[in-house]
Amino acid sequence: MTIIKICGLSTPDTLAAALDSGADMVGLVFFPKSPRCVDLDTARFLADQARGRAAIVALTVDADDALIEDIVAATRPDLLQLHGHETAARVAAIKARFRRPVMKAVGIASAADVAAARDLAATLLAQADGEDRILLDAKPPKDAALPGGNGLPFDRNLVVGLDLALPFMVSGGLDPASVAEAIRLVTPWGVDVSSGVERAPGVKDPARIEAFIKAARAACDDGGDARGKVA
Ligand SMILES: O=C(O)c1ccccc1NCC(=O)[C@H](O)[C@H](O)COP(=O)(O)O
Repeated sequence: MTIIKICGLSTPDTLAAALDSGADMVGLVFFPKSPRCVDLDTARFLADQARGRAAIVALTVDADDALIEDIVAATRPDLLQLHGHETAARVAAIKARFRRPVMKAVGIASAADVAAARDLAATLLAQADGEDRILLDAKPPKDAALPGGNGLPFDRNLVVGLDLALPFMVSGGLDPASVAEAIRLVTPWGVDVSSGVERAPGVKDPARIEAFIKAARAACDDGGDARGKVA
């Protein structure tokens, strides 16, 4: 089964759409410049709504320990998504302090970036027991306000047949029309979407969330996730 993550949820009704449609993971964004950013009270409420139905993912960008501490206390996340320039050492420090698995985002635009993802996966595997994840995303355009969530794809051919030491998700510009092809081509452990299920930046669309999850599940049923990675 391919794991499906809907990222950047910020309201109870759109979160309900993701949960009712069968999302495996739901992402809360804690980056002030993002139109999807949630404050701690909203995040606590949404996390309570999601708990037990989907894994809760807290997304930060080069956050300091104080902010992560507040986020962890409010949401008790299952996974910390690190979407900035966190080094392997910083990732290790976050894991040691907060005792949660992480998913580290890696921007992909070249074979060298894929090699960097491979190295990072091996390093994370050596540090822990294989609980961590890698997220392969598009690199943001120069001068972009956001390091992710820009709705831009990367060349999936760079990662066809990729085998990392850790399970990885593919993201970047996915939508209900493109997710099946990405699953068939790359057979990732999971797929992640934000912009592609929105009607405007930061405004999730319940119908598009449902369509995305249906399309991804249909691709799995067609054998698109033939690698059968662990959930
Ligand atoms: O979504 C944001 O606003 C955001 C802000 C800062 C860092 C990352 C952010 N989003 C990451 C994601 O939503 C996904 O993990 C991924 O980048 C896919 O985004 P999209 O291309 O919009 O589907």
